Amino acid sequence: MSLKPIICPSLLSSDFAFLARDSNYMLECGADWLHIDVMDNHFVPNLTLGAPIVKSLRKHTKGHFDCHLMVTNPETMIEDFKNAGANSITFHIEATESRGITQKVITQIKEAGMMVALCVKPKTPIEEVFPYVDQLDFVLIMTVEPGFGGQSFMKDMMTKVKTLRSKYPNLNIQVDGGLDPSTIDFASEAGANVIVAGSALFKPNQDPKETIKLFKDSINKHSPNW
Ligand SMILES: O=C(CO)[C@@H](O)[C@H](O)COP(=O)(O)O
Ligand SMILES: [Fe+2]
Repeated sequence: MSLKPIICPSLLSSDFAFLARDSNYMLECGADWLHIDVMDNHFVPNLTLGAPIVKSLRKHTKGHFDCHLMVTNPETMIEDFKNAGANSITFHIEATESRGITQKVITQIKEAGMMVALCVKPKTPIEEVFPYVDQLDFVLIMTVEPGFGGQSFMKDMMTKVKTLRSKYPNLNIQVDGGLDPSTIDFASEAGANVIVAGSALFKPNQDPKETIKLFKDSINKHSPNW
């Protein structure tokens, strides 16, 4: 099976006053999913948006909402995000594993009818997700410390991507943080096919259509060698 590139603009870098306009513009430029960073100012030191704003946005776009929950208690938000129109929910294994509820939250998301993914922060070994991978739609490997856009890509995270890719050739692997035209080849060569990018796509004087194409070309070029 060959995996297709999935490009996910991070709305964290959009103009929050014009979320719908910016979301639809990215879809017109060839984006596949809309990446929505949910931060609770507890799991990460930043506060962004929650289900009510996602619900409002849903009235103005048909895009796939790829919700990245950087929150301490993801289990309390699943129903609200489902009702808001979320399509996939990614939660951090660091938020659930120590409480023994990772499996419960995966099941909760699947039963709500959404795609489900687990995410690992840079210091978390990728092996921690192995027991759950067979039930997941994708795995997110952070390539920055979660909390903010515009940080530098952590190239050493590619070891994790390679490990996961060699064990799971058919898995969608997402990377998030610092992806741009100068770093995409490291990610696609290592085996990532789902790319989150905020600043690289929303920066002024950039052509997001061109950048999205460049990302897809890079993945299509490297995926036959995975
Ligand atoms: O989850 C996060 C940050 O925690 C990301 O989704 C960022 O929003 C990506 O932004 P760039 O690094 O591409 O600017
Ligand atoms: Fe994210």
